[in-house]
Amino acid sequence: MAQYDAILLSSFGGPEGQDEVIPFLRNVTAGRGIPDERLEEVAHHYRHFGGVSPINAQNRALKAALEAELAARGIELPVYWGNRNSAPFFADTVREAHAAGDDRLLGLVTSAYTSYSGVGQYREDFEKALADTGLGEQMSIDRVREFFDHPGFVTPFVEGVSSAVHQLRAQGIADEAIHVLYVTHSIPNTAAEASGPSFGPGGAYVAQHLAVASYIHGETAPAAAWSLVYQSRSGDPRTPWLEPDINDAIDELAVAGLVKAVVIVPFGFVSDHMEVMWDLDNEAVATAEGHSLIAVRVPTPGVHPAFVSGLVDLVLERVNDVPVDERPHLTELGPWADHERVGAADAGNGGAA
Ligand SMILES: CC1=C(CCC(=O)O)c2cc3nc(cc4[nH]c(cc5[nH]c(cc1n2)c(C)c5CCC(=O)O)c(CCC(=O)O)c4C)C(CCC(=O)O)=C3C
Ligand SMILES: [Fe+2]
Repeated sequence: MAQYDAILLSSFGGPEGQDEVIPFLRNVTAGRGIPDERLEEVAHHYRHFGGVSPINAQNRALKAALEAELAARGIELPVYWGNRNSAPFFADTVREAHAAGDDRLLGLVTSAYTSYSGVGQYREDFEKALADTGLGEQMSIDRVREFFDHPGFVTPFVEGVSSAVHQLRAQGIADEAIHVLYVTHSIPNTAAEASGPSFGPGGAYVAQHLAVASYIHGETAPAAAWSLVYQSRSGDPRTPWLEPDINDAIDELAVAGLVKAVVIVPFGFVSDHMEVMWDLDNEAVATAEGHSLIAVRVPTPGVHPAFVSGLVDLVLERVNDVPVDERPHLTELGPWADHERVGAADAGNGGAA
């Protein structure tokens, strides 16, 4: 049995008022040379919604749902919540956990796939939080594996694509006239490759997305065409990022003239945050409607019961040291491996055994 004192729900963060937008964006882009025009453009997305991203409210709801699920299963692990780019920052959360006597943390990160943003950067966040608080000797932070192909994450998308396709069929649209766009966050090509070079040019990041999209599609609408497309690129326009952009893909489908409807599946994300609300519900849907295509956007997992209970299963597989070959996974890429511990080497795993 691995010994944990608490769960550390770990997320990206977002602003919750107009005065928090620029500090948030500065944190997000620190040192990475996002052009000012892009920052202004992104600030505008937040400003349009009163400076409020829904992501923190979604994480509060997820924390409450996890607490309820843990209580229902009789598991006594408190849930702390920390962010990378907005309060509550990891250092404050770690201090709070330590003050309560909870030193051995199991990180539950709201990123499903392997990338620097979703993995390496959280590791750095945890290292920095322990260094900044001086608690690295006493505290340790493990991390639950990437859950891109865990049933808890995939099931809500299978339901969502199924119901979108049923809705379109009910409107008299044949599957052959539907194109399903599986959309995720674009990242630089070099970052994709670095996510797992043995997986080819797109690295583990693209391989994981292709495997999950193909699984969801096989379960829902095999007679419809599908593709993997990208959203929310930023950075220097001369730097190659993963393509095609969802809007370009919709333009091409419209030119080809074979489809009447697109189903937009934001399967790169766990909740309907700003990247979904703006880049998909606003821009991509407008692109589709500009071509007189019907667009249906599928929900992200949010607090879907399958997702919440899947996250608790992922915690329990670490608590109970479930052997790798018994861990649930829906694609042949999984189950993804666990990551190295951050912090005190002798805490947690085995330490108390
Ligand atoms: C892979 C990935 C995920 C998924 C995994 C994960 O969840 O981590 C993700 C999530 C998110 N990205 C988000 C927001 C932003 N991402 C940006 C910029 C960037 N993202 C990148 C990658 C990813 N991002 C990259 C390579 C950049 C370029 C600059 C950099 O190297 O950082 C920028 C800067 C401006 C711009 O868009 O150019 C913003 C504002 C929000 C919050 C939304 C809200 O507020 O509701 C969330 C959940
Ligand atoms: Fe991002």
